[in-house]
Amino acid sequence: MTKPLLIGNWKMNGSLQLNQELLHRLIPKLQQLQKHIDIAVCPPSPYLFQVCDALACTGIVTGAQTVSEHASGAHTGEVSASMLSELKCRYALVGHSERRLKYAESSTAVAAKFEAVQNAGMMPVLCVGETFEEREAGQTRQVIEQQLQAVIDRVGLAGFEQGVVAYEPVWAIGTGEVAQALQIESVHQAIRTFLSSCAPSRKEDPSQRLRIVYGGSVNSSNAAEIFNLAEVNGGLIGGASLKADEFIQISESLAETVDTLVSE
Ligand SMILES: O=C[C@H](O)COP(=O)(O)O
Repeated sequence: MTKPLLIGNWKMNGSLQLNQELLHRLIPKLQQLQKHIDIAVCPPSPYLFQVCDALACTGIVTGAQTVSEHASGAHTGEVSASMLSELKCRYALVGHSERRLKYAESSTAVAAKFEAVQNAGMMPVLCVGETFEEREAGQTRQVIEQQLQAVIDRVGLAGFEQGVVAYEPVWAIGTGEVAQALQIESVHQAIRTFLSSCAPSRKEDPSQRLRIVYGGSVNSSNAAEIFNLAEVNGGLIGGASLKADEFIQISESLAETVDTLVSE
């Protein structure tokens, strides 16, 4: 079984000192959980070097919050996948809704980023999710299928063999409003079903091995319920990943689901 994955997305928060203090508290605790789960943290890009350095040899890995779809050249302000790879980043988020909505990243651009990350030997984490209006209009599946299809069009279905999908309903991000268990299960299942339906044969179907993580107002109080859902293979944590105790408890909740599976 593939290990569940927990990602802390620090968004645009932190400082050299705050990062150091946070990592100092996280590392010893999180290292104990690695037998059961994979853990990554995604700091803002100026701190990638600091975090990669602090996490070297700990087993906890670093991810980037975004990446350029271009390999190099005149793209002021952008960071390429090969630069991230050189720093030993393992993951890169692509298509986070804050990038799609605030910085007008199209699904086509997101797919190009997905490809760039894979070409650099890293694992893309494709974020998908619907806005409140889209859910109200009954368009959740359609929106997410379009987001997935853009990646299939770019790299083929096989691209999901070396990738992660993060389902993040936009209306649940940073709002304290968590999606209900049934809503989460149903969308995660729909993602698998859609990818499976695109596969020409069972052998070429990446959907069952694919890690689909949930993000949106996860905290230490609701983590266990979410992570115990059969279709959820981990979490993408925003605000709560900035608090050491919270992130440790969330990590423990995820690790406990593996313990439960092993002992069943
Ligand atoms: O990347 C993380 C997600 O956007 C979730 O953020 P949040 O946990 O603050 O709601």
